[in-house]
Amino acid sequence: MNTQTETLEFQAETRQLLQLMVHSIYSSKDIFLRELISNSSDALDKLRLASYADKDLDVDTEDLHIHLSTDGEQRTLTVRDNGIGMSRDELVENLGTIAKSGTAEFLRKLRETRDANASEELIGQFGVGFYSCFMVADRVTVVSRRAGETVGTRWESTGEGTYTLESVDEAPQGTTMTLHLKPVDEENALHDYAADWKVKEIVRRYSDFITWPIRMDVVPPGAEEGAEPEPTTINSRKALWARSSDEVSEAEYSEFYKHLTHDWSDPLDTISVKAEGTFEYQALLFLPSRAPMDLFMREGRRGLQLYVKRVFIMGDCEALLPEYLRFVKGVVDAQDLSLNVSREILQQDRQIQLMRRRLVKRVLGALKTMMAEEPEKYRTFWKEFGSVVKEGLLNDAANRDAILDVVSFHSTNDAEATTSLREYVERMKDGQEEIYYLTGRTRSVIENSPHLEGFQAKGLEVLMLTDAVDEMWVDAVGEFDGRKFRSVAKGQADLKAEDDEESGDSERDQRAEEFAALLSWMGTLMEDNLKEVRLSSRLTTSPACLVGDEHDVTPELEKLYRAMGQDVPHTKRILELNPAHPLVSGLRKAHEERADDEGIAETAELLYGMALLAEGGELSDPPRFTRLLADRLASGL
Ligand SMILES: Nc1ncnc2c1ncn2[C@@H]1O[C@H](COP(=O)(O)OP(=O)(O)OP(=O)(O)O)[C@@H](O)[C@H]1O
Repeated sequence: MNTQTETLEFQAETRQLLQLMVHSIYSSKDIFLRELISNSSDALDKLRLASYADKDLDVDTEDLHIHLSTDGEQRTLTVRDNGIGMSRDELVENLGTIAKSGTAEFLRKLRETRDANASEELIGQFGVGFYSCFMVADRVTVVSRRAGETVGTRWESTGEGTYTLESVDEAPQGTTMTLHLKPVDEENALHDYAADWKVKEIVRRYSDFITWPIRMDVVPPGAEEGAEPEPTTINSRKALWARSSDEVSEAEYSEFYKHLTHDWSDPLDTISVKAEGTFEYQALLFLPSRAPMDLFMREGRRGLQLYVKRVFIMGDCEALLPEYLRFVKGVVDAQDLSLNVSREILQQDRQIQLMRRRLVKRVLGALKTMMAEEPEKYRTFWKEFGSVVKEGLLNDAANRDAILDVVSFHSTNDAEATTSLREYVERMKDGQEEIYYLTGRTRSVIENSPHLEGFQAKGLEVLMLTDAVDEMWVDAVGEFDGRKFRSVAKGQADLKAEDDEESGDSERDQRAEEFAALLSWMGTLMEDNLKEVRLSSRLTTSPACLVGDEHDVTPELEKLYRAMGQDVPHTKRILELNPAHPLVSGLRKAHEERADDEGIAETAELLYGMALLAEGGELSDPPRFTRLLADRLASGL
């Protein structure tokens, strides 16, 4: 057998991460133990599942547990489990590289961050797992033997660029991790992790609920002097979700959440569900306080953990919640499912469907309560996850009303605060029948959009929708509480109708007549891009704006469809002119007097380009626009 020691290099991303751990900028170092215990607990779960799946597998599942031991003289801490273990290749794969999605993005952000607190937050968000042990150890030795295999492997590293691998004949099943600890440095929160009491304290704080026994050798209380220490279980192993929520402290929930998610910050909200009767189950759900990096990645991790009668069945169980609640973390423990249930079966299982429906209701209910009772918390939630929840308006027709109850938007009503739809409706003016909105990339683009002018002048509130998904759901949903959603950039804005009397009408007719020639000439001039040029009642200060017909696809949505690879026809827009603006009235006059002047056509083109820019759109020929504009400015000097 090859007993030679091989030296391998860490993958570049791993090296960067290790650098951070070795020169740790992170202040809560204790959590390395939670990470190691979580990994061991997963390894025990995996072994049990593997032995269910393959009855002939030659593995020992008799006494699955985690064992911790310390050596004060050698200054070591050892974490051992008799779980699934890792083969040589798995060691290379798991402890030499980082396969997690979002790694590159994470490291880029980290490099750009100078502030230690912000780095800490980022690391927490990413969850560095095993590598966190290099915060407290200057050398780590891992001996592992994959269950069912005969030979084990020793992995060792100081965390500085390379690691070594060596075969070992006599390795127990599972994984033993030995941390050669750095000297104690209380000032930097580097505690004495070779002290039993410290280790016990950390286990109780962070890992008490782990369902597997975590043992340490302890001299039994009251034993004679010199008595041998005995393996003693130091965690209570109580499944948190099975306990009544008034028995469990917030800190306990929080630690459990961190164990589940590897998030280093507390959850925003905890939802405990107990269903009794014919189909019994318990669930413990968490709303994170921050969006994970993989929230919008196709391969991002999602789903809950599924247990059957306290036995872990699978992680990342996507069947339990719809896609638009993918940020919800937690555990579901069902009484009557088969232990052999597979992912495919789950998708169709009737009980799972019922459970899923109930969980969705509970989450949306919790959000509604949060919105009413803890507005600050709700704001945090909405900032992080609002755009994901709104996906539900497209995909979950059955819960559409419940979702509409918890959405909120920026609006012209307030420079900062967002509004719910209910609040908007309550503020609607007498005679206002529709809910006005405008979509755009950012609040400031929308705020400065010419489309808003007329509405603001009339004191009509407009919702500002800035998420890409908004373009889609408003059309699909259509109305709230019997009131239609109406884009202020679509259709005819009948703003004058409210208070302008008949005199207004005749004035309008007269204007229409005056401008008719200009409008039809401009329409022909720009017929490739425009389907109509007309006078506007929505403008007060800008000369022009672009709008669409009521059912037209907006340019943003058109772009979005194209990005998704769909072939959509180009929708022509409508150019609306403000007859009261000197540029527009001047153009009319100039056109009347010298219709053939090329300069007039260029001014009309500039007017169109300005309207396009004002709504945050893109010019089709920016150099030409700039040249025309520069000529025009120069001639005015
Ligand atoms: N005690 C162990 N027994 C078996 N495999 C382990 C053990 N510890 C770690 N591993 C393997 O190494 C992998 C990497 O572990 P690491 O803690 O770095 O990240 P992770 O646990 O996958 O990610 P996260 O911490 O975000 O869940 C694990 O996914 C697992 O496959």
